[in-house]
Amino acid sequence: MSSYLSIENVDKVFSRGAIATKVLDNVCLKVEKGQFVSIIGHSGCGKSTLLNIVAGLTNATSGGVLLEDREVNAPGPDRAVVFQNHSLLPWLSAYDNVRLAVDKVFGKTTTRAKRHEWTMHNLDLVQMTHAKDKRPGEISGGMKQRIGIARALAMQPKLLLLDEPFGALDALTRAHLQDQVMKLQERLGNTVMMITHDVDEAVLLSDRIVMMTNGPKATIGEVLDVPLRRPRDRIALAADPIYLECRQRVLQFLYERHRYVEAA
Ligand SMILES: Nc1ncnc2c1ncn2[C@@H]1O[C@H](COP(=O)(O)OP(=O)(O)OP(=O)(O)O)[C@@H](O)[C@H]1O
Repeated sequence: MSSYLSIENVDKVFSRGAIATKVLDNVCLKVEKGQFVSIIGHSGCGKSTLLNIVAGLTNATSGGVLLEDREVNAPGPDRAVVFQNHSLLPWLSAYDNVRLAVDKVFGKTTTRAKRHEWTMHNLDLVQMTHAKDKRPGEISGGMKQRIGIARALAMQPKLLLLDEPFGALDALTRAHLQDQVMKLQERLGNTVMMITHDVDEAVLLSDRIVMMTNGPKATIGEVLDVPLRRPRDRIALAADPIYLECRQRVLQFLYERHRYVEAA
């Protein structure tokens, strides 16, 4: 049986002048519908490059990506991306930022009234209806990320791609937003691929953690299943032996077997 998302033998070479660097080497990964998968690895190993290939923003040099058996070779609304630094349009309100995406995806198939309702529904999912008329410059970093998530969810993508979505936030906002994303995932059952540097975040949120070796020629070193039941509670998990074991496995991979070496 074929998988929902299939990353097949992906290589990526970046060339500058006569110098070619193979960043990704034979990356293979299968993700089932509804799974939350995190990609973790040291800085510069190629996580964003891999996510960009899945998003269709970058082409693989060889190999490819199939989503529901269709080849990905360009960006599309079936794959919504949330970046570390919000990518909202600064001149539009929170509502209009979400509405723009809703109109783009559903403009030809649903009425204005339904699109308004859907926009409000998605703002409500991330608890942002109170700030719907504010522009990005008038709200906090965490609020901006929540609008970015609402915009992505509103597109009803087959795949939600999160590129360090909490990376620029302070620890408390980050924890709050992680909890919200976890609740949304339990409620909506999205298929998610998230890039992170944070071991605790990976264990807390994921069904599977994909650990990448260091670049160049980075590849998937190990995939860890996280058999923690949902709903998950960060306080209770802090002393859970399965949580601690998963955390330990990722830490060992990153800091013992694939230690980060600073480029000269
Ligand atoms: N467009 C590009 N042209 C040339 N080299 C690139 C390009 N994009 C990325 N690279 C290189 O590819 C490697 C992987 O970069 P990438 O951003 O995918 O890593 P990462 O694991 O996401 O890093 P970080 O965790 O620091 O964000 C790096 O050495 C980077 O310099």
